Amino acid sequence: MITKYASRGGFRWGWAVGAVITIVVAVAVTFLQLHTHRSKPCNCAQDVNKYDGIVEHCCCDYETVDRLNEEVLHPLLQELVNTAFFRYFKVKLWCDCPFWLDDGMCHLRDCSVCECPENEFPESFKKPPGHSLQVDGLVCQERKPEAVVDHTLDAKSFRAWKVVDNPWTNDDETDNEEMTYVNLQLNPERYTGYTGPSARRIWDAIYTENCPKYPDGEFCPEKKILYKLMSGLHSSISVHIAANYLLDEVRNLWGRNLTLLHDRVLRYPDRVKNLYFTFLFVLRAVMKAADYLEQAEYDTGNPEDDLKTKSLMRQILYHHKLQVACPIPFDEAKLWKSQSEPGMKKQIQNQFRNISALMDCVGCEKCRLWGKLQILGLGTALKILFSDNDRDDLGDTVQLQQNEVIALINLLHKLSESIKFVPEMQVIPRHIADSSGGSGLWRRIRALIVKRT
Ligand SMILES: Cc1cc2nc3c(=O)[nH]c(=O)nc-3n(C[C@H](O)[C@H](O)[C@H](O)COP(=O)(O)OP(=O)(O)OC[C@H]3O[C@@H](n4cnc5c(N)ncnc54)[C@H](O)[C@@H]3O)c2cc1C
Repeated sequence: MITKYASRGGFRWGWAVGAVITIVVAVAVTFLQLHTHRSKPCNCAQDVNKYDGIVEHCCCDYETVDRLNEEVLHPLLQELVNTAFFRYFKVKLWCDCPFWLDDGMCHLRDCSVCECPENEFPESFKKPPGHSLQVDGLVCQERKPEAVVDHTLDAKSFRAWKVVDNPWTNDDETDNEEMTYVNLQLNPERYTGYTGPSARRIWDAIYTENCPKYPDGEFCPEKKILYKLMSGLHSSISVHIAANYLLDEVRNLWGRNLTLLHDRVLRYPDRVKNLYFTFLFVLRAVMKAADYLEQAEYDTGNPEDDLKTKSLMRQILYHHKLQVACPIPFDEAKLWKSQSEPGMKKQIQNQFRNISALMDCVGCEKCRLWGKLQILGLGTALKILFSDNDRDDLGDTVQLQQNEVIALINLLHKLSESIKFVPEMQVIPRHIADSSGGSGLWRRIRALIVKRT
């Protein structure tokens, strides 16, 4: 007995000493890292707390948005985009830029898209036998067997969905032979190495030619909307690049790049505000289309998964907390009251169509995929909110296609993810997250906060 207790006590004592030594070493290493790393001082604390009050042109405040996103929207959207219905996006990935010759600048294999093998996406998404448009020999550049391109298109699955074109976007969204299905889960939005003049040219064309930033004195909110939406989307893309960045190409080490996050987004309060604006704008579109989205057919041939899709959709659309705290995230009924309305709406629509066409000039396949999806999502939100209808009743005025709904929900999820990432990423001191070297112990500590993919 005595020996037993003595040995237990010895074990506890040894364990405690070990734990203390580990903690002391970890603190010492952290201290050294903090004081030897030569990155810019972190302004994260100020960055987080800068935003309060109502989001400009919207009807909810920043704090409420953060809370609702954290507690309600992000967890539900995360599950929803994983369902079979929302996982597969139909897209034309060919790069046939109508404005200039493609000067693709993407060098990383992470730039290329893994498309779906035939047996992977839902049967009901496919055309009946004999109508298959499968193209042989198209293999994903990553050479994974499951990455063979499947160009099969579906007629049956769209039976409950109207085939109508979206006046806000350039691509012909009706079925055609150039479309291919992509599994979005295999192609996360993240750093691809797409940079330099090619990428810059697209953003320049968007901001200078298609949605100029109006001076602060500009009174007309309609004119500002396009710029705010594009800037918010741009912020979200940058946040995703920073959240999932290739820190070390040789070791294929992925993690967070807080310097990039700070330099491209947090340093500019307007860009963060525009991210919140875009999120609320898209959320309002989803809520306005609630009846339509609730009754839509989510048919992938897997009844269990389809029921889950319907249930998650309903939870998002009618969530009690959302209805109480932020029932009308953005009030589109206040817009388009002035005399010049018809002309202005047409002009903005043309500008957005140009932006949509610019997506064919994006010289990196994966960026093009997410660019097209998110622009179609925004175009769908614009179509829902700016069609001629009552504030609360969409009636029969708006018909959505399956692909538009997939794009709309995936866009909302991406924006929700960005809003969640921003404060989350700032909890980790920037010089820790950015660092890719260090001692063995340090690497083990960092492995807890940096994920490897
Ligand atoms: C449609 C599209 C999708 C892309 N997707 C990806 C991707 O998935 N992964 C990837 O690694 N790269 C992607 N890129 C490239 C990426 O967006 C950047 O262009 C690239 O990383 C180079 O960044 P940069 O520092 O030159 O600044 P950029 O982000 O290219 O910005 C260019 C200029 O736009 C202005 N600007 C920047 N942010 C904002 C904002 N939020 N609001 C208003 N103005 C702003 C600034 O003046 C800035 O100098 C994409 C590009 C495009 C056009």
